[in-house]
Amino acid sequence: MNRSRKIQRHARKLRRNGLQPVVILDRDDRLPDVAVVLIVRALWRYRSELAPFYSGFMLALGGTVLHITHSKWWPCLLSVATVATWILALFGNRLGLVLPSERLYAAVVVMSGGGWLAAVTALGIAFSPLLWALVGGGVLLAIPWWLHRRRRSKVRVDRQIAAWPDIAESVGLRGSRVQSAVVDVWGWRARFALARGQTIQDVTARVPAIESALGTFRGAVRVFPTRDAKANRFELRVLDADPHAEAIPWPGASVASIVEPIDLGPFEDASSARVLLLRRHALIGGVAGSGKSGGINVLMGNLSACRDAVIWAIDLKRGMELRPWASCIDRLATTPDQARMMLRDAVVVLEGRAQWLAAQGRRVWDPSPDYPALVIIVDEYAELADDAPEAAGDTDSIARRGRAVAVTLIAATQRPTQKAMGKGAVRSQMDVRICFRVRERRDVDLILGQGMLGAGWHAHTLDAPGKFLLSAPEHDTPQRGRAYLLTDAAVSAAAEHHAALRPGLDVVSREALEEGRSKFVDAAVAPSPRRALSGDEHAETALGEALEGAPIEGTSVAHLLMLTGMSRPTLYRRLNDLVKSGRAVQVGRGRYKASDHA
Ligand SMILES: Nc1ncnc2c1ncn2[C@@H]1O[C@H](COP(=O)(O)OP(=O)(O)OP(=O)(O)O)[C@@H](O)[C@H]1O
Repeated sequence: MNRSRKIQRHARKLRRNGLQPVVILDRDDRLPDVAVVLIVRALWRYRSELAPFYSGFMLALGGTVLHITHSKWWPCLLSVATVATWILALFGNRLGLVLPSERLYAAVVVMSGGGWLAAVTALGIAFSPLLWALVGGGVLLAIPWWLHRRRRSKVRVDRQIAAWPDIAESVGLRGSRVQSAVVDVWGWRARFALARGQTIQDVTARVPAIESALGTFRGAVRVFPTRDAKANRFELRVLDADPHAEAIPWPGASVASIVEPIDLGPFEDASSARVLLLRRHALIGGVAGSGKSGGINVLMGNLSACRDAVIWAIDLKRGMELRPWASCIDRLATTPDQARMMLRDAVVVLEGRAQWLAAQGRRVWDPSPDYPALVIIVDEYAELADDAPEAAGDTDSIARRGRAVAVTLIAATQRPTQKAMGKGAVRSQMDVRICFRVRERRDVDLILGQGMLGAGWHAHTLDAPGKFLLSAPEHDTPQRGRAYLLTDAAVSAAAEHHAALRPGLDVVSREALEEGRSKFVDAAVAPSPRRALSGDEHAETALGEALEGAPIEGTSVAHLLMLTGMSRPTLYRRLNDLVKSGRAVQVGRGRYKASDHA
């Protein structure tokens, strides 16, 4: 009983190593002969390397048998070999022979093997020099096989995967198993099934142990959920070499319109990290020197190529980062005052657009060269919050209400703490998060959102400037990307090239700004009713005054909102009441003034 259990255990171990157990029992039913097991094990383990010898042996055996039994078959064998050669040469890519050299090699091997088999079938193996031809030709043809990089990688992967049960046991993932594996340009990836109760978080926590067990370099293993999002599956990616080891030059703009997703740089699997910015706000975070400004350059290179996006930018580092793009930027603020005014104007634009849309019976602003989106880029957002804290209300408004009217806010900062982001909801409104390297693990959650560190978004392990993690509605797995690098020369060339494409603000936004400015001048002469207001009564008075002072074509709802500080529903309700009671009239869509007898 004890002995049979031992044998079973031994057989299990062999299977775990990808071997079929060969059990040789002597008359006394003793344990398997170790030498034979070792030889069989080696012949199986090195089957890929030994494949040329196995093939040569099979050819010799087959040829000898055929010569004795069917020596007249040789023309048939030759025809089959010729047809097979042509099929491999012409359609080999469908069989996984991707490179022409691989197809050529397969065709030569099949033709040589088939030709030799036909000759031996007709003449017999003793006919000179057939045996020498097999040995010489076999060795010659075996050399490319032994040297083939993809074959060697595949063998290595097969061995690692065969050893997975042992690895799983030693890293604490006992019961997990490999479902499929592929070798790719950078290494290999495999899909795994987890044992009952294990989660992807368990795997993520064991990444260093897996790296050690697989014998890879540190940082070579990545863990992702599978595409079907099953909780008991995961994908393991093992890199032989870091695909992001070198800086990747910017290939030029990937978009011509803001409605297209912008390519920030390649992920590790060589797919593009494309992200849409229309009707979204973006937060870019990372320590000093992690590549935030480089990331902004990639965005600028693309946004400046969009004929349907106007760019406003705030760079309180005296324009150091963004000034090279000045020819493509519609408005650049480099002082706190300019930034304050710009953000206030952005809110005016936003409200003007909202009102215009309402008047048109439309819900969203569809960008076009005549009616472009407005993108506001703020480099070092923390400085804005420090130097122009009064602008917080405006950034908040833009973040909350900018989407429908295509006003986008892109903020870059080292650590987006509540203090750095100003009070309000700006951070929580950021739909796209680009996280470069952070120093402290907890900063991952700060930039990417609560719980992201635990979910495997390890931005603290990014090890070179420009490497980033991208979180967006269409990017929900922690894939590492590397932003393209724009040299100074590339920035100048792109800025010069794109300057001619830049659209101006649309007529709706321009009118809203003009109107807003005249109100602002009025408000500067008389004390601002909005600032003086505190309660409902004051808001009511401000509304009355605003309607009284309205021009013939009426005052827009956007400005009434600004002047009264009322919420939109309250303002509409009050305007309705005033119109019904004859104290105000609606002059046009969304425009009101006091009635003449009021
Ligand atoms: N995508 C990239 N690929 C390769 N190198 C990069 C990349 N982005 C940035 N770098 C290198 O890293 C350096 C610092 O980058 P960058 O100025 O963008 O960092 P930062 O996060 O904006 O820093 P700071 O907060 O101090 O402005 C650059 O001078 C550049 O050499």
